[in-house]
Amino acid sequence: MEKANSAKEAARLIEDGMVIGIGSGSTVEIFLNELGKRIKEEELEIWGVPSSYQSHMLAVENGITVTDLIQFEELDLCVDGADQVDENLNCIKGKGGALLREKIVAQAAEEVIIIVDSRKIVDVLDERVPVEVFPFAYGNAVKEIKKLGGEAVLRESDRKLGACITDNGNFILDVDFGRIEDPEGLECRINCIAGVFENGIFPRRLIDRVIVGTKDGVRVLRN
Ligand SMILES: O=C[C@H](O)[C@H](O)[C@H](O)COP(=O)(O)O
Repeated sequence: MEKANSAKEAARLIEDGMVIGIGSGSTVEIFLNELGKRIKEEELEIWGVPSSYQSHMLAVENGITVTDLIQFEELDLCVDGADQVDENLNCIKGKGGALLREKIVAQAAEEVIIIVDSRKIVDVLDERVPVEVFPFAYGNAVKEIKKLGGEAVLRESDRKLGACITDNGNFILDVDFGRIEDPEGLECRINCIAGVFENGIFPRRLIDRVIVGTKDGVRVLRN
């Protein structure tokens, strides 16, 4: 499986004593399980700041000492998945609703590594952009996003009635902007809307390396 190849490669890069930012999603789950095997076999001591309850629980199960950005203001490395990546290393993230804390741990890290399979690489980003919004700001945020050329849809939960609520107690809007020619500019414009906490555009300035899983191994894109 392609994503397993990228996740395993990232797990090989972790060194004893590192403090890492831990992204979220199914590729990160494979990464954590692989890292867990190394922690056990090589008796490594790894500290991690998880970006969701999902990765928090997986980190604990795999022997990572969970910590936070109060204890450490800088992280050695951050490993995370993505929903789409262009050839310049701009990414869209947040299908799992974890984008707010993911962007915080990415910014806190000295190096950010994204792990994906080859189907996620595109010429120009065009995936819907998740936007985490304070519920009180919902209607105004939809209107302001329209002014930026986006059609916003409230993400609904498939397990309960109504809105999908993030780990931080907020709504997620999934926004169709069509082709995104200026990811960095759009990222900033969305974040200027009152009540928006963060959005899923992770521009190239945040990303150092993308490990793309292929059928036979990996291909590495560097910034
Ligand atoms: O909120 C979710 C995250 O941004 C994930 O990292 C992203 O959706 C990729 O997830 P997966 O590895 O499951 O495709």
